Amino acid sequence: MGAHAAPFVRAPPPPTTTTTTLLNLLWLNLLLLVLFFSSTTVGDAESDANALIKFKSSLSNADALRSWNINNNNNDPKTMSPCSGNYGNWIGVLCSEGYIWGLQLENMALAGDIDVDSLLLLPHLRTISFMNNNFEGGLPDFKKLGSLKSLFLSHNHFSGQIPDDAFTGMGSLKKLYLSHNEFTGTIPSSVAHPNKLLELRLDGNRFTGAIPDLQQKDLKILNVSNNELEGPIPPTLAKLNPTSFSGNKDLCGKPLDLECKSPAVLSDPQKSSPMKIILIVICCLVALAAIIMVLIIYRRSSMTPQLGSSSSLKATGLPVPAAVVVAEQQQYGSSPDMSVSGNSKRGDQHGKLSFVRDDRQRFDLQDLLRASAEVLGSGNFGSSYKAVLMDGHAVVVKRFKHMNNCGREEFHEHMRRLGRLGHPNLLPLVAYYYRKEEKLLVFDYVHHGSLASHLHGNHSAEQPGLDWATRLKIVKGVARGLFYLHEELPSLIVPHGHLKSSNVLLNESMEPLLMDYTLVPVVNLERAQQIMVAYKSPEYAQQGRTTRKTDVWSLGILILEILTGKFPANYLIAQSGTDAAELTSWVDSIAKEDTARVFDKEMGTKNNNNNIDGHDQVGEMLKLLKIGVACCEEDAAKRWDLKEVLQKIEELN
Ligand SMILES: Nc1ncnc2c1ncn2[C@@H]1O[C@H](COP(=O)(O)OP(=O)(O)OP(=O)(O)O)[C@@H](O)[C@H]1O
Repeated sequence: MGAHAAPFVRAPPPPTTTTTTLLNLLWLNLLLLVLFFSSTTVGDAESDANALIKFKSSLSNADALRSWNINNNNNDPKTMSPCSGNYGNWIGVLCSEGYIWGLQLENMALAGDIDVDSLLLLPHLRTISFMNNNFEGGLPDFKKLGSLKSLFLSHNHFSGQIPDDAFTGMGSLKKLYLSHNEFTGTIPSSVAHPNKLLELRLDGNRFTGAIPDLQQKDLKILNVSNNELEGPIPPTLAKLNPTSFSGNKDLCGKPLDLECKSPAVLSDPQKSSPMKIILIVICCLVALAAIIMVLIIYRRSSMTPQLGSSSSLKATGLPVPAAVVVAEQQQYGSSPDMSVSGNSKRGDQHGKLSFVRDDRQRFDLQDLLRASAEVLGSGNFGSSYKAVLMDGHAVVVKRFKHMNNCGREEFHEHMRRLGRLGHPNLLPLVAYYYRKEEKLLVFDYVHHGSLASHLHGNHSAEQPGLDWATRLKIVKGVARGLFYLHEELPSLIVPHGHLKSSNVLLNESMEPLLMDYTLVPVVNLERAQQIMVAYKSPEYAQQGRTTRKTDVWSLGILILEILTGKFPANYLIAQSGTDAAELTSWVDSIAKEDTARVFDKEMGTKNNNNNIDGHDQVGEMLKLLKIGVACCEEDAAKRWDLKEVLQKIEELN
C-alpha cells in the first residue's frame, strides 16, 4: 500500500490535548472562513438586488423591469438574485462571476429619475446603457461613478446645458454616447479629461460654440454632426471623417473643405453683419423651398397606392413589397404570408424595428416594405430579401422561422448583445423585429456575394477565380472574426455555430464578413441540430455535445474548402442531419491526396523561383493545408484551440 493511502487504513492515534485544541481551532477557522465567504456572496447578491430595486423605484415607467423582483412569486432563489455566475437573471443586468458589471436597459420606454446614488452601491458596475428610452431633463451626475468605462445615453430626451465638469474624474471612460438628445449650450470641456476615451458621440443635439480641444490619442470614433457648432475644428481631429462634423452651423478647418476666416473678419461686427443678414435671408428662402418640396412629395406619395397592399395588408399587418410577392410566388408556387402584425407590447409596436446600433439612419418596417425588394435566396432558416431604401441604401432582411421557443425578453437581450459586437470581419446586425412566430433581422447588403459563390460559382470578368493572396486574406479575416467572437462571448459554448462558405460574405476589397453567427442560443434546438454546422461536428456525432473547439472544426473544413475549391460533401444534402462520418472521410481524402493535385488550380502555384515576393507559395499553401487538417482533428481534446490556430494562420505569407 502506498504511503499516502495509509491514513485511510490505519486508525489515527488518539489525539492529545494539544492536538485536540489545534484541531478545534482549525475547524473553527474553517467554519468562520466558510461562513465569511457564504455571507459575503449572499450579502453581495442581496445588496446588489436592493440597489437595483432602489434604482427601479425612481423610474416612472418600469413595466419592462418586472423580473427585478426580490419577492419573486415562485420564490425561486435563483431568480430572486440578479446574477447566477455570468448569467443575468434579471432583464438587462450583465453579470460576471456573480457580480453586476453592466446595465443594458435599452428600448424599454423607461422614464423618470435616474438615481445615480443607488448605482453607487454596485461596486463592479462598469457599463451603463439607457439608449432608446424616454428619459428627460438634465444629464444625471454620472461622474460619481468614477470607474465607469462606457456610458450610452443616446436616443432619449435629455436636455439643457451639461455642466462643464460633468466628466471630470472619469479617467476610465472609453465610450460616451449622448447622440440624439436635446442637449444645448457648449460641449463640456471635461470630455477632454478621460484620457482613455475611444468613442465619443454627440451628434443630433443642439450644442453650440466650439469643439473643445480633444487630445485623446486613441479616439477612434467622434461624431459631433448635426449640432449648432462653430469655429475651427481642433487640429488633433483633422484626420477624422468629414461626415463626423457635417450639419453644423459654422465649423471650419480640416477635415472640412472650409477654410477658417481670419479672426479680424470674424470679430468685425460692422463687416460681418450685412453679410450675415444676406446669409440668413438666403437660408430662410432655401428652407422655405425645401419645406414646399417636402410637402409636395408627401402629398404625392400619400396619393399613390402602396405596393402589394392589396395582396397582403391585414387589419393589423403591414404589406409586402410587390417584387417580393412575385418572386416568392415563383419560388414557392404560392404567396407566403409576409405581413407582420404589430400586436406586440413593446418596442416592436406598430411595426417598429428595434435598432441595435447608434450609427445607422433609422427606418421602419413601412420603409422596408415600401422599398424595391428582391428575394436573395431561401436558406435553412427562412428567406432573405434585399431591400433598397429611399435614400439608396441597400439592406438585407432575413426571416427566421425557427426561433419561436425563444422568449421575448431572451430574444431582445440576445439581439442587444449582438448589437454590441463590432469587428471588421463581422457583418453587423443593424436592427430586428420580434414576433412570436417569426423574427426579422436586418443587415447591410454586401455587394460582392458570398465566398461560396466565388469558390463554386461560374467565373467571369466581374467575378474571376480567387488567387492565393485573396484566399489567404479571406482565411485570415475569417479566423480574426471568429477569434473576436470567442473573446467577446466567453459564456457561449459555440460562439459562431454556423460557419460555412455561404455564410462568409466578401466586401469590395475582398475582406470577409462573417454572417449567421451566434444564433445557437435563439434557434429552436431541434432545428439547430438538424441544420447548423456545429451539430455536424465529430464531437456532436460521437458524444452528443459541442465544445468551445467546435468552431475550430468548422474553420478547418472551411480552410480545406478554400484551398481545394471542393465543396464539402454533406452540405450538398441540406437539412438531412447527415452524420459527421461523411465530412471526416472528405477531410481524410484531402489529407491523403497527392500535394500536386490537392490545391485548386484556379489559385495558381508559384514557387521561390518565380515569386516576386520571394515566398514559396506552395510551401505556404501546404502549411495552411496542415493547419486545416489539424483543425479537423476528430478528437476535440487533441484539436488546437482557436488562439493557436489564429497564431499559425497569421504567420503565413
Ligand atoms: N447581407 C447580405 N448581403 C448580400 N447577400 C446576402 C446577405 N445575406 C445573405 N445573402 C445571400 O442571400 C442568400 C440566402 O442567404 P441565407 O443566409 O438565407 O441562406 P444560406 O446562407 O444559403 O443558408 P443558411 O440559412 O443555412 O445560412 C445567400 O446567397 C447569401 O449569400
